[in-house]
Amino acid sequence: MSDNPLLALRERISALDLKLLSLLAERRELALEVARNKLTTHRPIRDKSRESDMLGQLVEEGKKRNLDGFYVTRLFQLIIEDSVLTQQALLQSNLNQTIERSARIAFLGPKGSYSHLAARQYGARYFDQVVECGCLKFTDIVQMVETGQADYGVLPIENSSSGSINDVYDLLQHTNLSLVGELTNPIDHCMLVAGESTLEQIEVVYSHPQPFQQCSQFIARHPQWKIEYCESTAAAMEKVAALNSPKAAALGSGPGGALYGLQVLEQNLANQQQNFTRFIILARKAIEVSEQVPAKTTLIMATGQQSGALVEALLVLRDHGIVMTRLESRPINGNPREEMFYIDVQANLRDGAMQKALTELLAITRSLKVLGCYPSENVVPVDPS
Ligand SMILES: O=C(O)C(=O)C[C@]1(C(=O)O)C=C[C@@H](O)C=C1
Repeated sequence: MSDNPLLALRERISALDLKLLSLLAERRELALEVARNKLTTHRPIRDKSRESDMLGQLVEEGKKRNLDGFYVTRLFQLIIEDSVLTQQALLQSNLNQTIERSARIAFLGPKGSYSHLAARQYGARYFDQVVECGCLKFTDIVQMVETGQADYGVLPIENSSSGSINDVYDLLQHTNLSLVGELTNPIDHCMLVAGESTLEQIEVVYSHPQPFQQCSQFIARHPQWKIEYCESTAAAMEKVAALNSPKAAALGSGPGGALYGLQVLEQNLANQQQNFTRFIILARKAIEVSEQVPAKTTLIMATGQQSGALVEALLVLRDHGIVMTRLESRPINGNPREEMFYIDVQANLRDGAMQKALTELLAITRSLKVLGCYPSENVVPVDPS
């Protein structure tokens, strides 16, 4: 134990953190045992009343230890989310006989891009080993999966502040790949520097145009900075790491910056505090979703030009009690007078109601394609009882 009081305390904190890690790993193993039990009992993964009761007890126990309720709730909601997603992955691997322990995953941008982090996160949930295939363009990602050079493709499809990514929607119109997953990640733009620095020392900031747009209010407060655009946030991080100067910073993700040895100088810089990007996962083979797992299905349809055609189609979903979570329209290449509609619904493709709705939609639409049915990765947290 160090003679320096601060170092001695830090050693005790580090030792305690290792114990916490061991407990979290043990809890995850128990979650897997619960999932294996649910394979035989067919109980749904989530038991929200159990979560609510558990959180309530933990908040009370936390108060006895001077831990505030909000902190305890937030911490255990994150732990439970991991438990639910870990269980979902086991049930899905069992149902779809996913025995491969490694996968090649294609994504946009070099290491450290938000897509790279999403690909790593998805891969870690389903596979022991991931071969990372960084691509320059969305079309490269789709092509790598279609030609068998990659097993999965990760594509950003919408951002909460900058909206839908139309190029990806348009790609979905023409590919035979299936949608097999989704991932929604908070996008926390940070100022990243190569070593010790302060905002006052910064003279030039590097990033992709999107982060500058999403952090325009923060940037406007420092008009003296020189703004340098790069092809990706990862390229910006690479540049700042190479410069290794307290005068240079990159605007990007903290975890991405760490891959280049960069430190966070300021974080949470986006104009909108809740800044999320949703990614979709594409594969050559469609998957089935266990009835114990919340499912989403994505459809693409062209309704024809008769008035009210879209309304008729949406009423079919309503009449079968199917909840639509997203509706996006895109022009059809070469046919400016008509549109393609992308619809996300909270339904399992195998549900009877979904099958009936599809039969009726086929009769009233000009074209209809099921892009895929996949587990909903959006684990909505419950509050303490
Ligand atoms: O107890 C269960 O049924 C679990 O699946 C475990 C657990 C947890 O991690 O505590 C996870 C999900 C459920 O909604 C409830 C609790």
